[in-house]
Amino acid sequence: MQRIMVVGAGQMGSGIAQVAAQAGYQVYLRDIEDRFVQRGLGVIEKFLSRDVAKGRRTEEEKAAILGRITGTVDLAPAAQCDLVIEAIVENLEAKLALFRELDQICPETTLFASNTSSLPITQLAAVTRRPDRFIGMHFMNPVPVMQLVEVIRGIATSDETYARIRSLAEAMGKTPVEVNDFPGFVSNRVLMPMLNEAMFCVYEGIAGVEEVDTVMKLGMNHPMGPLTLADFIGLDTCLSIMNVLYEGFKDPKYRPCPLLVQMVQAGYLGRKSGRGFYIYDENGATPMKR
Ligand SMILES: CC(=O)CC(=O)SCCNC(=O)CCNC(=O)[C@H](O)C(C)(C)COP(=O)(O)OP(=O)(O)OC[C@H]1O[C@@H](n2cnc3c(N)ncnc32)[C@H](O)[C@@H]1OP(=O)(O)O
Ligand SMILES: NC(=O)C1=CN([C@@H]2O[C@H](COP(=O)(O)OP(=O)(O)OC[C@H]3O[C@@H](n4cnc5c(N)ncnc54)[C@H](O)[C@@H]3O)[C@@H](O)[C@H]2O)C=CC1
Repeated sequence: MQRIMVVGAGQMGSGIAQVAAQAGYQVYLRDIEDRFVQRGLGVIEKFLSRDVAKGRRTEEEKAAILGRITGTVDLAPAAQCDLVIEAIVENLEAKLALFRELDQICPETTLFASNTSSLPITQLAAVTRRPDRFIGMHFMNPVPVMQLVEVIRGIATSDETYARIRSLAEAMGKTPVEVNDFPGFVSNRVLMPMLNEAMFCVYEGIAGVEEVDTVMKLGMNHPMGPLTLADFIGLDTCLSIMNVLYEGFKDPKYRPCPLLVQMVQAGYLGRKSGRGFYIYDENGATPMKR
């Protein structure tokens, strides 16, 4: 494997492009508008500069990594890639449309991976002519820091595809864990109901935002409180995942908290929109009042 296209230059796509380039691969980073591509490249530049400032990398290494990443709004270079990793918004229709288009552009040998947090890998694979060469490659946020890649096998994923993606994750310095394709996989089946429950604590007036976070940080040694983490993940992504769990299992225990639904309707998407359970501005993070 030599060339990888990452589609979606948001918080996950930019991180995936960075770790792929750090591992020596040539990377295309594609988004729908150039300003999103530039934003993604800017984030990579910032974190590599931090590595240089901390003495973990040289300026030359940073330049070489950046030199391996080509930003683009064009999907056509996917035809020259051995693997396409999709990291666009968590929306089934958008992902299906993208994979249909990629399937037309890419030779049959190209592997497809989705970084989806919860959508069925089997269903995404089924709109392509290569369900055996289709897999879930679920990185954790922030990608350059977190050790795990959850590797999700769809019903038709071949052993060879799995072996190649497992090796790639290891080459990127990550630890792959194999799971099967059921709603939320393992990571979000376990994590997201906890975040949703923290939201219910605020919604029902049991405690304030900061208090809920402090309980989990100091009481359970979590690095971030659940509401800080939900803001970090993106509330739109959290809601999409809860809906996939709710609809996938038809079990009311996965109902999304009405406060989460309302906040997403208001455009309060967390850190990326400047407001979620906290307001992010020059004063830092101020908890929302309820
Ligand atoms: C929703 C899904 O489908 C799946 C998911 O991803 S769920 C989310 C999974 N992620 C988590 O649970 C993250 C929980 N939080 C944490 O582990 C930590 O708070 C954290 C690693 C994000 C930050 O750590 P911290 O100690 O609080 O802050 P900070 O000191 O600023 O950062 C620690 C290091 O991470 C680095 N870092 C933070 N954010 C980064 C980013 N976006 N990209 C690259 N590096 C980053 C910092 O540069 C810093 O490194 P150095 O100090 O060595 O330079
Ligand atoms: N945020 C998180 O903590 C995690 C998210 N994920 C998953 O990763 C994916 C991306 O999430 P984020 O990076 O957080 O979202 P984001 O909102 O930061 O970025 C999404 C990007 O995709 C772009 N995009 C939308 N349609 C596109 C298309 N057709 N072609 C190219 N680009 C397109 C958008 O312009 C945007 O830049 C989602 O599937 C999400 O569920 C997975 C693990 C963790």
